[in-house]
Amino acid sequence: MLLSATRQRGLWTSLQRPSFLCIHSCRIHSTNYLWQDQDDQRKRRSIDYKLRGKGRQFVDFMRVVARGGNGGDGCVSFHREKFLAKGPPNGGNGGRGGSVIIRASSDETTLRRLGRACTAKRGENGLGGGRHGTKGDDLVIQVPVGTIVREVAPASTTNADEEEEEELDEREKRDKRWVYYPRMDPDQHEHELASTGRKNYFLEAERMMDEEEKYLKWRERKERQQGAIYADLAEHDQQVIVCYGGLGGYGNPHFLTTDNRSPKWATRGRAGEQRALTLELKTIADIGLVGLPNAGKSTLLGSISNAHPKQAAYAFTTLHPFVGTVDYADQYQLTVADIPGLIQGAHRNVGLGHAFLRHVERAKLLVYVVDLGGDAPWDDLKILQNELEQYRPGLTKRQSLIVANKADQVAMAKGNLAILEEKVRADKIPVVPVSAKYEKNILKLTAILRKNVERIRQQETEQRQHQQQQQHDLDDQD
Ligand SMILES: Nc1nc2c(ncn2[C@@H]2O[C@H](COP(=O)(O)OP(=O)(O)OP(=O)(O)O)[C@@H](O)[C@H]2O)c(=O)[nH]1
Ligand SMILES: [Mg+2]
Repeated sequence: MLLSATRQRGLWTSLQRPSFLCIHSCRIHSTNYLWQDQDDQRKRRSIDYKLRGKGRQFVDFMRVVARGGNGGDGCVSFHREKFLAKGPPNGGNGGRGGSVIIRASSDETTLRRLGRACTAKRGENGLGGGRHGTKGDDLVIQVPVGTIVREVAPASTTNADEEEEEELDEREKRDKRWVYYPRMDPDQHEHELASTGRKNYFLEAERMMDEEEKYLKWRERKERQQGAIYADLAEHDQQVIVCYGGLGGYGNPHFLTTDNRSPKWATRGRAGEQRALTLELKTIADIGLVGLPNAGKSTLLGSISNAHPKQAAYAFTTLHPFVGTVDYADQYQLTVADIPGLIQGAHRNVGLGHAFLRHVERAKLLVYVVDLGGDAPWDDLKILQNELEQYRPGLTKRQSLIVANKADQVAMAKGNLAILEEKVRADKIPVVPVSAKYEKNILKLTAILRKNVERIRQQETEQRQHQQQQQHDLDDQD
């Protein structure tokens, strides 16, 4: 129960869990080793504190409540001038509230800087002399490229608003909608007019606004029926408007009719849209490195790309994904994502869990990094494949490659490599022996990576063209 709740809260929370902090051993495949030092409270607390700091640097899942700015209020005002005692109404309309926009930016790498509640600016109120209020500023939320924006429970906010509105009494409802000229009291006004038998223009304006409200609610319902917001911001500058700002209120000239020459009321701005959203960052890289802790993933990334991830001889050195770029002499580029180590049982939230696999989920090519200096690299491979399948069934069907690292450890490496190649022959996964630390066979590896990625890119383009052609043919038939 505790584990599943923690898992739901995502990687950030799991990083704070003290349980995995007592890891000293480099290569332990037992599922319960993480809990062995549970009693050592003091040590646990100090490392927990350090990790909280590190964990906070990278956030890849966030729940956000976004709200468009409210519209500005309309203004009730009349033209006043010397020798013109009763001028026409000239109150300005309120400005529209700002919208909330989520935009992908290649300068961002984490969702850490986002607030839980994001509200755009409200529109300015209208002013006398026919001056309309200015529009509120949009709130642009910058997120890393690869962020997926999803709306949660689309209908809930409208229902809450409606319920709240039902609780208000008649007078409060009116005050929420109208702005009055000084000394204008709608109830008194109604009473006076009823006694003199004159027509009540305020009631007429109220009916007009009821109609408009009904139409806007119908339109909102219709828009929501079209489906919840879902956007995959996969390119720089790609954006999605998640909440529109509320409309500004009408100034009193809006209610001017041939019969009523001095309307003493204006409307308030409407509330901006509100939506609960989840933002999930799924790194977009051509190649994803997966391996057990200490297999040498970060060392490999450091040797083939421009990235400098931390490398050390203890498990879980890497706590959050790293993306490096491999530059070729002809300016061709590949991106490679290094993620924290996976261990057996990661799908049960052992170690750092397996939530960070979302960062290799979209990789074109999966690279299994295994340690040739270990006892049984083929078992490591099985563990990795099992964990990937547990995370997303079918993920191991993705094009893949095995990098047999630490080939410099001659005593074990030669024999292990032969057995490993034998074991994966049936799966037809190529094995490339390298030594990331001493940069041996790295050029060959980068060439193989490029060849594979180019081929996959080519296949994807052909597939896309084929789909477009099919769509085109269907359209022509229609
Ligand atoms: N001998 C030898 N040691 C290596 C090689 N590659 C990496 N190492 C060492 O293995 C240890 C772990 O390397 P990392 O790159 O931090 O391993 P990792 O897979 O990123 O580990 P985590 O981030 O904990 O998952 C370091 O001490 C490296 O120096 C290699 O080719 N040969
Ligand atoms: Mg690492």
